[in-house]
Amino acid sequence: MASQLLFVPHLSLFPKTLPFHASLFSTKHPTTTRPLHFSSNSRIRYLQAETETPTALTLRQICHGFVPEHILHRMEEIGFVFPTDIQREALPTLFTGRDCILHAQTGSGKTLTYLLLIFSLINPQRSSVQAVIVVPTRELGTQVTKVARILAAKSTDVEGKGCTVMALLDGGMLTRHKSWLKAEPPAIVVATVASLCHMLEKHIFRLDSVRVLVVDEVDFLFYSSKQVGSVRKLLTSFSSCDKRQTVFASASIPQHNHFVHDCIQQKWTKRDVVHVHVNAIMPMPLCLLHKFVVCGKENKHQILLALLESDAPESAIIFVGEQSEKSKKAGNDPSTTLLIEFLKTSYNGPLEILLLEGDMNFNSRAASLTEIRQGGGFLLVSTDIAARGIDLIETTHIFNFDLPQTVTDYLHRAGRAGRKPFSARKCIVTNLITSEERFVLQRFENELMFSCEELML
Ligand SMILES: Nc1ncnc2c1ncn2[C@@H]1O[C@H](COP(=O)(O)OP(=O)(O)OP(=O)(O)O)[C@@H](O)[C@H]1O
Repeated sequence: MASQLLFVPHLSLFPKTLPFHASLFSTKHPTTTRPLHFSSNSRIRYLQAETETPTALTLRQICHGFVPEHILHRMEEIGFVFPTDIQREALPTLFTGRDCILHAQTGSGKTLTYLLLIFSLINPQRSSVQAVIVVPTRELGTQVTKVARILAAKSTDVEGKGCTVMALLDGGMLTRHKSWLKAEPPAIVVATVASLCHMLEKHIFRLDSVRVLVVDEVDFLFYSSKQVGSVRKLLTSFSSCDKRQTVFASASIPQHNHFVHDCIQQKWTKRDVVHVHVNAIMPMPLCLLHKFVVCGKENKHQILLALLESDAPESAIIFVGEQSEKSKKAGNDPSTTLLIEFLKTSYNGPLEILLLEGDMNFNSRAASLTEIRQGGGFLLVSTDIAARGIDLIETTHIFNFDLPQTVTDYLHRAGRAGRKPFSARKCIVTNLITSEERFVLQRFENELMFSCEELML
């Protein structure tokens, strides 16, 4: 498949009077029907060197004429003024109606990118579901719903019906949602796969009215979840809808050329789908520093404690491997429980110790994240359930108490720290490994192009 690399020239080469959405960042290619791969590695410059005055396009300028004023106003109130790389590169293309694969580092602002597209398309006066966002976990769904609702919140001086957002998530109250969907359909639905498919199968709502379908963490849903069959079915149903736009997002899309090819073959996207690939050469955010400590299984807990004392994180996530079926059958306690018990008795620092794992019931999972979001520093012990999409901006440290299974898992776990797009602050990822695991970590370093420093305690 042909792949095209777009060179984005220096801003000062172009007249400042150019209408913003028709500027050089516009990725309109009306004559091509081939997929495009736009790839960049921070080559675009924000400032015009010639005059030393800032000429960066603001988010408002990029979205002008597409996104309603009250949304832009809210966006600025929240503090989103300048675009991140993915927002600057993808939004002009998305506003042309083309399907897109948003492929950019963790914490790079993909959520706001697709939400701005959605707000540009929906009509709150229309009583139908017009946008669907599919997410892999309840936690990520709750987070995306919250951002969408914050942006959609209208001040009293804005006339007309507001835009409603429904979270249709596993563990939710589906009966209540059924009545709501029928009586007063929300404009935007954020859903986990099973809940969404249930509603579609029961004909509670239909895809016909949906203008845009977003699949977040698409590679996880395709390659690591049990729901791939349902996702494929959903995409195939959506492919027969008129005026549809499909967006996929993730920080990792393994074999992306193959994925794009599949999307076209299966008609999940239109033929001219655009693969917007930001930081293609450097998938790992540069604000992350990586370290490792070699330790034995018997002193791992103590080493972690020593690291917590010496590093004094503001907030941290400690990732622990899932318990194996064999260990469950043998009646052993999971590593998460053992670690939580150890920390509760040995850690004397100021951070609150919390647990998040898939085996917990939905209420306890929600309670853990609510406590975190209420402020104060936290030490979150978690399995990979917290590795995808979760945006806890206070996190300064990640500890891989157990190494992740795959390089992709490493990327996403590490990316739970360093989530302030324009901050110069460095965050730290520390791996506690046995000497035999050193080669696995080395492989992650090679594939993700980062280097890990050894810590001697
Ligand atoms: N333009 C912006 N200016 C400032 N902050 C932003 C901007 N866009 C997004 N953010 C913030 O950046 C953080 C990361 O954004 P987001 O959660 O969308 O990342 P992501 O690309 O989806 O990451 P992941 O791949 O890990 O899910 C969020 O806290 C968000 O509020």
